[in-house]
Amino acid sequence: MRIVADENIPLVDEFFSGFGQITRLPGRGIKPADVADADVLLVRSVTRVDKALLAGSKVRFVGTATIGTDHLDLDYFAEAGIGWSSAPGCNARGVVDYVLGSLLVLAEQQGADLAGKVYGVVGAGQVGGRLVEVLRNLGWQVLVCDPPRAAAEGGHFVSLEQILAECDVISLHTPITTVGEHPTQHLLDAARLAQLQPGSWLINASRGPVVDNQALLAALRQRPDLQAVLDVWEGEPLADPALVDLCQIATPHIAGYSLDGKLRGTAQIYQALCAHLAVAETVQLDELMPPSWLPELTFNAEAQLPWALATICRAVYDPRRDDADFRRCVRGDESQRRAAFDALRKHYPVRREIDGLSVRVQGEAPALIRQVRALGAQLR
Ligand SMILES: NC(=O)C1=CN([C@@H]2O[C@H](COP(=O)(O)OP(=O)(O)OC[C@H]3O[C@@H](n4cnc5c(N)ncnc54)[C@H](O)[C@@H]3O)[C@@H](O)[C@H]2O)C=CC1
Ligand SMILES: O=C(O)C(=O)[C@H](O)COP(=O)(O)O
Repeated sequence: MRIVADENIPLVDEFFSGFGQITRLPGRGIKPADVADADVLLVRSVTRVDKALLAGSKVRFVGTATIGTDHLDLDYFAEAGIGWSSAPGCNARGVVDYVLGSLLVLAEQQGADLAGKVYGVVGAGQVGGRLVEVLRNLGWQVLVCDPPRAAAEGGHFVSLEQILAECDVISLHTPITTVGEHPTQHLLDAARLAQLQPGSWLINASRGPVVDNQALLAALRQRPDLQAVLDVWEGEPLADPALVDLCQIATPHIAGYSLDGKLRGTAQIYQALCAHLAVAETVQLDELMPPSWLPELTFNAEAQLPWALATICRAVYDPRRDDADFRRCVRGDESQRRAAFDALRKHYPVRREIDGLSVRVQGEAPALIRQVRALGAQLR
């Protein structure tokens, strides 16, 4: 069996060498000739996999080590009888850690009390659902907008209009879609951006085109009270330097880039290929995942809750390093900026998820213990 894999998928040899010969290629450059003799294609989000790439090839299974599937032409796969799998939820916790880290930076910059804000989560699947759980467990007020889930399940969902009217912080976690009953392309367009409350914070770690970037740029120019955190951009790997300048936090699509999430992504497409071929799994992620090296933190019972929250989240992920690296790279001509965006992602420093961090609380401190549990850290 021949396997063509994006060179940025970790542990490809460990998981897939038992199936046959592996060729590793830069994901953005994979061409029809590269996959013509391949049986299996393993990609990340930067490879568009469609008829133009696969027609005439031997590929019978496509795995993407990502949550998002917008780069795959699933209708064509069905038509051509090509099996496929994504990695649902693989890096969801990494995105939640990114949002928490960003909230702390904004709170510090604005002198704001996070506990007093009203949060709006748009899209409550693997990522948004976990974020809602963390925020609610912290005791914070959260409104959730997810029309597909509202239609299927009923329950306590609100409209996007209510989110825009009532929330201080809005975090977007939908897929990017252009068809169907609830398309998300430019879900936040000029009209909706105009409805943001004074002083709102907007976080987008979903896909760039969920927000109309030109409209956001215009809104940020007119309203310095708005604070934007963008991890994803229309036209990636290019990002509009003017928009980057006006964001409080700007990063190159790395919200989900925890080591844990990336390795889980590889494991999930391995498991899917085993199921597709009806063979037993012989490689286990547990044996390959390095133990977490996040520190153990100790608090005494008198620790102030906002300070403890900030200390815990910062020990896991502080977006300011990624923001600073990215800002240095949005200068230069287009080809330099494209290359810099991809280089930051390819050489991304290793980051671990919050459940690898353990916290010791000395003395009676039920509120602090609740907070540690809400964040997902381990309580010792
Ligand atoms: N920045 C990054 O590094 C990462 C970005 N992502 C992006 O985040 C997206 C969400 O990931 P998951 O939560 O795992 O996906 P998911 O499929 O589990 O959840 C998406 C949710 O959005 C809801 N939704 C769909 N259309 C909507 C609309 N018009 N308004 C409100 N809600 C809507 C769906 O009903 C679903 O509950 C992915 O599709 C991917 O594009 C995912 C991982 C990392
Ligand atoms: O999982 C997803 O969906 C993501 O957005 C990934 O974090 C994207 O990572 P790459 O596949 O672009 O490396």
